[in-house]
Amino acid sequence: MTAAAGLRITDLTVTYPGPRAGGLVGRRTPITAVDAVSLDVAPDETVALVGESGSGKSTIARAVVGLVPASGGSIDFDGASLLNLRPRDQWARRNIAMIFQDPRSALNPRLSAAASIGEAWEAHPDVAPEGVRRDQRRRRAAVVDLLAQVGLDPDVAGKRPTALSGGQCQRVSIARALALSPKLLICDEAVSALDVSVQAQVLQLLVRVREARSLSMLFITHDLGVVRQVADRVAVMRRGELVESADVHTLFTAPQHDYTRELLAAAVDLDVRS
Ligand SMILES: Nc1ncnc2c1ncn2[C@@H]1O[C@H](COP(=O)(O)OP(=O)(O)OP(=O)(O)O)[C@@H](O)[C@H]1O
Repeated sequence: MTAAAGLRITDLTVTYPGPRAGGLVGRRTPITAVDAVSLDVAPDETVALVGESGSGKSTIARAVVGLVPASGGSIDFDGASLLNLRPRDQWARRNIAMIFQDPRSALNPRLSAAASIGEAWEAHPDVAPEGVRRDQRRRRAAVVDLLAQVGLDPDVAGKRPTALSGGQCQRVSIARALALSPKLLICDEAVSALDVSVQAQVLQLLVRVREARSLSMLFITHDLGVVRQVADRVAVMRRGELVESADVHTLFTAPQHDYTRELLAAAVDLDVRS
C-alpha cells in the first residue's frame, strides 16, 4: 500500500492547560480546543477551515506546524508523521509553511526583509537554493526573485517591517513562506488584519502563487465570501469538533448541519446590511 500524499489529520485532539481554579495553587481545568478531528488536504487542493471564534481552527494549524503539541491522534504529511519529531527530524515539516494573521508580529522587527526571507535557508541548508548560503550575489538574486513573485520591488529587500505597510509585510511573509518551496501553505486568517482595499490584492496573490506552484492550502477564515473564491472544499468547526465537510458548491447549496446553515444565514445577513 502506498502512503497517502498530502496532509492527513486523524482523530487529532489538542488540550491546553486552562486557567487555575481558585488562584495560583488551584488545579487547572484543561480546555479541549480540538476534539478528535480528522481532516485531509490532498495535493493541489485548497481546503477552507471555517467556524466561530474559539472553535479550534488556529489550534489545528498550530499543531500541524508543531507550535502546540497534540494530546491524541496523528498528523502525517506525505505519509510521514509530524508528531513528536526529534530536533534532527524537523526536516519533515519543511514542506509546510504557515502565514499568520498579523504580518508585523510574524516578522522579526530587527531583520530586513532579505534577512527574514533568508533565515529559512540557514535552518534548512539541504533544501536551500544552490549557492545562496555562500554567495552573496546569488542570495540577493534569490531574494529579489521571491520578492518579485509576491509583487514587491527589489528595494524592499533592505527594509525592516516598520518601514513597510501591513500589506507589504504580509507579502514579505508570503515570500518567506515560499523560500523553501513548500508543498502545503497554511493561511491563518492571512488577509483579515489588512485594510479592506489590500485584502483582495493579497488574496489574489495567494491564489496566483498557489496556481503557479501547484500548492495545496489549508485556508483558515471566518469570511465565507473568501471561501467561495479560494476553496475546493470546506470543513466547518464548532467547539473543537468538525461538524461538516463538503465541496464548496455542496456546502453552500445543500448544507447538512444546522450550525453550517446558521453560519451561512449570518453571512447573508452581513452582506445585506453592508
Ligand atoms: N494558548 C492557549 N492557552 C489556553 N487556551 C487556548 C490557547 N489558545 C487557544 N486557546 C483556547 O482554545 C480554544 C480554541 O482556540 P483557537 O484559537 O484554536 O480557535 P479559533 O477557531 O482559531 O478562533 P479565532 O477565529 O478567534 O482565532 C478557545 O477556547 C481558546 O480560548
